[in-house]
Amino acid sequence: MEKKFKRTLITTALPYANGPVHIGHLAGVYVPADIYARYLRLRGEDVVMVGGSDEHGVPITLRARKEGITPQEVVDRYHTIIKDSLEELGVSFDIYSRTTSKLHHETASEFFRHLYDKGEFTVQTALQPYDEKTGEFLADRYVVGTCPRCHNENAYGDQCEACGSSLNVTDLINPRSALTGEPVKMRDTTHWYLPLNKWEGKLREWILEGHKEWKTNVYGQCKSWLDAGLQPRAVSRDLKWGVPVPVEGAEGKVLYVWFDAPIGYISNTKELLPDSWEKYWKDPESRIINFIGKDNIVFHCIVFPSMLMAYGDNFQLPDNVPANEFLNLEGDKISTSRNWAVWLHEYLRDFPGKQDVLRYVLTANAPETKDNDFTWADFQARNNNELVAILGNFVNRAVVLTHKYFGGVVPVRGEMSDTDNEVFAELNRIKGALSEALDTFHFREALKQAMEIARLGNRYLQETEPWKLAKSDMTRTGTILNVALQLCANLAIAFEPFIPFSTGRLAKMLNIGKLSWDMLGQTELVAEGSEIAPAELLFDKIEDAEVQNQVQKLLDTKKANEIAAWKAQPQAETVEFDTFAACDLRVGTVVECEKVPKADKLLRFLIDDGLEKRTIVSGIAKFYKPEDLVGKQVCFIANLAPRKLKGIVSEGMILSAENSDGSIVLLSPSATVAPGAKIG
Ligand SMILES: Nc1ncnc2c1ncn2[C@@H]1O[C@H](COP(=O)(O)OP(=O)(O)OP(=O)(O)O)[C@@H](O)[C@H]1O
Ligand SMILES: [Zn+2]
Repeated sequence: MEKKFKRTLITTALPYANGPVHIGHLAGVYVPADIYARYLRLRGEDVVMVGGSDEHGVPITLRARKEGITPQEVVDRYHTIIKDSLEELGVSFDIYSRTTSKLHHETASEFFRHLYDKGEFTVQTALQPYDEKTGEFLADRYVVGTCPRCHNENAYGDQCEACGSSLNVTDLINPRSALTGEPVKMRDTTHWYLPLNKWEGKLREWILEGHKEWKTNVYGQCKSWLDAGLQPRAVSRDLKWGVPVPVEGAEGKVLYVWFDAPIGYISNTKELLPDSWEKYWKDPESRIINFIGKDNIVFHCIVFPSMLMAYGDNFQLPDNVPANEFLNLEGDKISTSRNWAVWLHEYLRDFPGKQDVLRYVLTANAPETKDNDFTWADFQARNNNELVAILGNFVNRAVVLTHKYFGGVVPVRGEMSDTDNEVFAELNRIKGALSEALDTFHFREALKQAMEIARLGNRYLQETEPWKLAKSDMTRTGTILNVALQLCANLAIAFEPFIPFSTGRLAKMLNIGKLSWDMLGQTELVAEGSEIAPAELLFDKIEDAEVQNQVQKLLDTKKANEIAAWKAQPQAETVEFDTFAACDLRVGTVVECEKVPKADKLLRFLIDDGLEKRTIVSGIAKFYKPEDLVGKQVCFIANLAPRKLKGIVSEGMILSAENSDGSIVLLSPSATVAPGAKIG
C-alpha cells in the first residue's frame, strides 16, 4: 500500500559554481525536479523545492588561481549566472541559495561538531600528497597523473574524465602537483573519517529491503556499493577554501565538499522556513525526494544517509532518489572544461522566448533509463513536428474556428454524439496514465501522454470537419468546437508541469482562471457564452539556419579543442650530417602557378631556380589561390628524383609545414634572395 505523506521536500543537486549550467544538468536534475514540483503544487500539496550553488571544493580554487582572482569572485560570478538562468527557464525554486552563506557555514559546522561530540568519527593519520614548492597538501584535483586504466595523462586525483573511473590519488601513475607540475611527495596528515561500515546494515535494510520500487539504475548502484562493503570515508581536507573544521587542532583543514554540500539542502530549507524547516526534515509524515544525476548516487544513498543516521534527532532519509543517467551532446560526453555543452544562459540569449522548447525537448529525450544524446536536428524536429504541428496546430485550429464561426464566444454544447463521448472517455484514460507516470517519475512517458490529448484533438477535428459542417449545421459545429475548446483547456493543465510559459498563454487565450490537477478530465472548463481571446501561435517553426548556427558553434569548439590538444610529433631518429648535406635544398621564385585539372589537391608550379625554369607539382591547392603565389619565393628540394603526378613530371618538392589544424603553410625566406640560393 502506498504511504500517504503530508508534505514533500524536493531537493536538487547543487550545481558546482565553477561554470554555468548546461543542458546535461537540466535534463538530469532541474527540469525533472521542476516538473514534479509543479505537478504536486497543481495537486494542491504542501511542497517545497530547494536548491543552491555548491561553492566549495578544489575545482573552484584551481580556477581562481588560474584566472588570478579569489575563489569568492569565481563563485559570485557563476552563482549569479546559474541562479538567473534557471529562473528564466522557469525552474520554480522556493529558494535558490549558496553554500558560502553564513547560515550554511553555521549549519554545516554545527553538523560536524555534533557528530564529533557524539564520537561518530574516527581519526586517521595517513600519507597524503604534498607539494614541497608551495608547502601545501594536495587534495583531490590538486593532483594530476596518468590514469592506470586508460593511460590518459591528465587524470585527476579523484577521477579520470577520459574513462570515467573514480580514482584515489595513490592509483595515479607519476602523480604531480596541479599547482607546480612537481612530482608529489607523500607526508603524514590527520583527518576525520565517517565509518560508513557502521551503517551498512541499516542502509541495506532501508534500500535493499525497503525501497525495491526505486529506479533500477539507482537500486543497482546502491546494491553493488553495499555488496562490495563500505569503508570509513574522510570528511575533511587540507584546504583553505571551505567550511573550517570546527575542532581544535584542525587549522588549515576544511570539511570535504561532499560532506558540506548535502547539508546545503538542510540550510536552504532553514533559510526559507526559519520556523518550520524541521517538519520537512524530521516528521516521518514528510517525504524527501532527491533529484540528481547518476554520478551523485553514492553520496545521496550511502554517504549523506549515513551522516543523517549518525546525527540522529529524527532526521528522515529520502523516500526516493530518482537519479537520471547522463545526457550527451551530439555524440560526445558533455564537459565544462572542454566547453562541450549547450549553456543555458547562451540558449536563452540565442532563442529568446523559447524556454518551453528546451524544457520539452529535454523531457521528451530525458536520460531516464540510459544515457541519451541531444542533437540540434532532434531539437528542431521535435519543435517543428510536435510542438508546432501537433500541439500548436490543434489549439490554433480550435481557437481560430471559434472566432470565425462564433465571433470568439464559446458556443453551446448541444447533443453529444458517440464520437464526442469517446473523446471525453479517452481524455479520462489519458488523465489516469499521465498521473500514474508523474507519480512514478516517468516524465518522458507523462509528456507523451499529455501530447496524446493534442493528438486526440487533431483526430477529432479531422473526423468531424467542423469547417465543412459550418455551411449546413451551426448547432453541430458549435458542439464540436465546444468539445475542442474543452480539450484545449485540458491541455493547459496537462502540460503545465512541462511547458508552463505556453500553458500560461493558453489559459489566457481561453480566458480561464486558476487551474488545478483535479480539473484535468473535466469537460466544462471553458464556459458556454464566455469570450476567448484572439488566436496567438503558441510555437513557431525553427528554421534550418538557426540550428545550423548552433551546430557551427559546436564544430568551432571541436576545432579549438583539437588545436589545444595538439602535440608536436616526437623527434625522428638522429641522422649523420652527410645524410642532410646530400639533400640539395634551394630557394626559387614562382614564375607560374595553376591548378592541375581534375585534381582538387594539386598545384603546378613553374619555378625559376637560377639555372632554368623547372616544374614542381605540390598538394596544397586547398590552402592557396594559385594567382596569389606568382612572384613569391619558396623553398624546395632540388635533387629529388623526378616523379609523375597526374601526367606531369614533378622535378623536386616544395617545402611546407603542416599546422595543428591540418592546414598547410609554405616556407619562404624572410627576405628576398637570389633564385637558386642554397639552404643549409
Ligand atoms: N550530462 C549530464 N547529464 C545528466 N546529469 C548531469 C550531467 N552533468 C551533470 N549532471 C548532474 O547535474 C548535477 C549538478 O552537477 P555538477 O555541478 O556537480 O556538475 P558536474 O557533474 O561537475 O558537471 P560538469 O563536469 O559538466 O561541470 C549533478 O547531479 C550531476 O549528476
Ligand atoms: Zn582513465
